[in-house]
Amino acid sequence: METIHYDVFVIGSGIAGQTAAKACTKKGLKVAIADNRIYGGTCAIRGCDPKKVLMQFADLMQKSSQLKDLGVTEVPKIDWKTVQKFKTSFTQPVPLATEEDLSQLGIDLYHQSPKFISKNEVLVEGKTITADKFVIATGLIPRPLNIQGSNLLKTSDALLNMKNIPNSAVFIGSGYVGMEFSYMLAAMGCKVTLIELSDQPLAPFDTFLVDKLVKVLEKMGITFIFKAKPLAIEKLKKNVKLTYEKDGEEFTLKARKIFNTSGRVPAIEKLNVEQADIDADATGIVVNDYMQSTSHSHVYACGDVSSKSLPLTPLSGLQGYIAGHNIVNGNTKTFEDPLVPSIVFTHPQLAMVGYSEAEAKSRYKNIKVYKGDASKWYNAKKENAEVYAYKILVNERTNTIVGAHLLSNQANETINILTMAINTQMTVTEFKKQIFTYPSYSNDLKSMLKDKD
Ligand SMILES: Cc1cc2nc3c(=O)[nH]c(=O)nc-3n(C[C@H](O)[C@H](O)[C@H](O)COP(=O)(O)OP(=O)(O)OC[C@H]3O[C@@H](n4cnc5c(N)ncnc54)[C@H](O)[C@@H]3O)c2cc1C
Ligand SMILES: NC(=O)c1ccc[n+]([C@@H]2O[C@H](COP(=O)([O-])OP(=O)(O)OC[C@H]3O[C@@H](n4cnc5c(N)ncnc54)[C@H](O)[C@@H]3O)[C@@H](O)[C@H]2O)c1
Repeated sequence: METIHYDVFVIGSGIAGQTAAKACTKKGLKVAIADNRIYGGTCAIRGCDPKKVLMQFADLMQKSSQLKDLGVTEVPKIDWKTVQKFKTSFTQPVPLATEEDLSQLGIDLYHQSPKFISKNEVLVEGKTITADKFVIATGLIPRPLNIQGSNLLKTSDALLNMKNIPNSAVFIGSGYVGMEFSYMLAAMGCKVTLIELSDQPLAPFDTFLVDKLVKVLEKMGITFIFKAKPLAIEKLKKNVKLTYEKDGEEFTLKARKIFNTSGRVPAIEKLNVEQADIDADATGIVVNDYMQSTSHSHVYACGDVSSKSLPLTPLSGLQGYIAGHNIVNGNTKTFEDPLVPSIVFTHPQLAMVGYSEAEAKSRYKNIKVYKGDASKWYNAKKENAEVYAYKILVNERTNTIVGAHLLSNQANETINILTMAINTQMTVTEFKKQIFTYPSYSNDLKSMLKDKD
């Protein structure tokens, strides 16, 4: 069998793998990448980017419904086939463009899952590959639900490629993916039910705001069933049936489609990492701050599959850069848990950055909570939006923001302003001195930090 040697062998062509590979190639190392799906990774092909193309049509529907009878006489009709065509114009070019880009940089490309056969060797496409360094950047895959009929479940890949909006749908799991897509389908006229194991959706987010978001989504027609455990799926003639348990009793639900949105797990099963004694657990490939495997110094892991990641695109890119840099220069850069804003793209959007109220109160002696309902403020009223709310946490000793939580139509943008304020340790006094545009959601941030007389 042919044996090929590389300086660096990268597994996974998402943002993390590409970034690491490019950093190594730039310094003249001989690099290869293997991917067992089309090249380009989740964000560009099966995640953030196509999702936001589709989602804007749901937002348009939602905004039009809010302004119905205030000038909008009819909510627009959406031609989903054309929407899908538009979305495909973003995703279709990605694999070829990625392969061309990587090839031009001199990177060899493989199209199969490699398998470790020892700590320095993998098998791929019938070849034995040896490498000085390996980078594992395989991301996450949907959590398998081990229940009867689970083969009938659809994932976010199917949601992004739906040819038509189904009449009805059930989502199992109300995290980011479940909430965003149930909002999208409901806005497009689908009857949506969400089944969740725990007693609330979006566990990391502030309950004051999550409760308000749930109420808006319920008004849109979404049914939430909490503390419910899915048991089995069955195919009917046109529909699919879910049996679930709640409070010790069994119930059933029928819908055209049932989606598994119960979370995502590290994509490591196919790699045979145990054969190479690479430490891995439920959080992924276990790495130190250099993004280096805790079991072998010649193995690095980055992006969603690493044990250090919050699975978000900006962090995957950063970790890919750190892994590549450390391979080329020796371990000189560490991943230092940057402040990461996070957003749920519903309408209104839910965003957070920094500490939750409980975390802030446990870390600092005096936390001032600026919390309120802003639905009577001009920005919400002009859009006839029912909900607009916030919670901002300030360390009284330093007068700096340590956590911010927003529920608003512009939260994806305004949370970045608060991220900068936290990162630069800007005092609340300094923050309120800034002049922002008017009227704008950014300007409202200053009003949120107003002390009650
Ligand atoms: C529906 C959805 C929406 C999302 N929306 C957002 C968002 O709005 N904002 C945000 O910041 N993040 C979002 N994310 C998360 C974001 O997509 C990921 O954090 C990011 O893409 C991770 O990049 P990565 O390079 O670590 O992994 P990936 O992009 O997943 O790349 C991993 C690559 O490895 C390959 N691979 C897997 N197993 C093997 C194997 N055995 N052999 C070879 N190759 C393999 C895969 O095919 C893939 O190409 C979303 C995710 C999903 C699923
Ligand atoms: N806007 C964004 O930035 C964005 C969007 C999508 C995904 N992502 C990333 O992808 C990651 C994965 O998102 P996700 O939504 O797949 O997972 P998640 O972990 O956010 O949510 C999964 C939900 O499913 C529930 N659940 C688990 N098992 C269940 C079961 N058997 N029955 C019913 N409910 C069950 C969990 O309690 C949880 O609420 C996120 O952590 C996020 O980092 C980000």
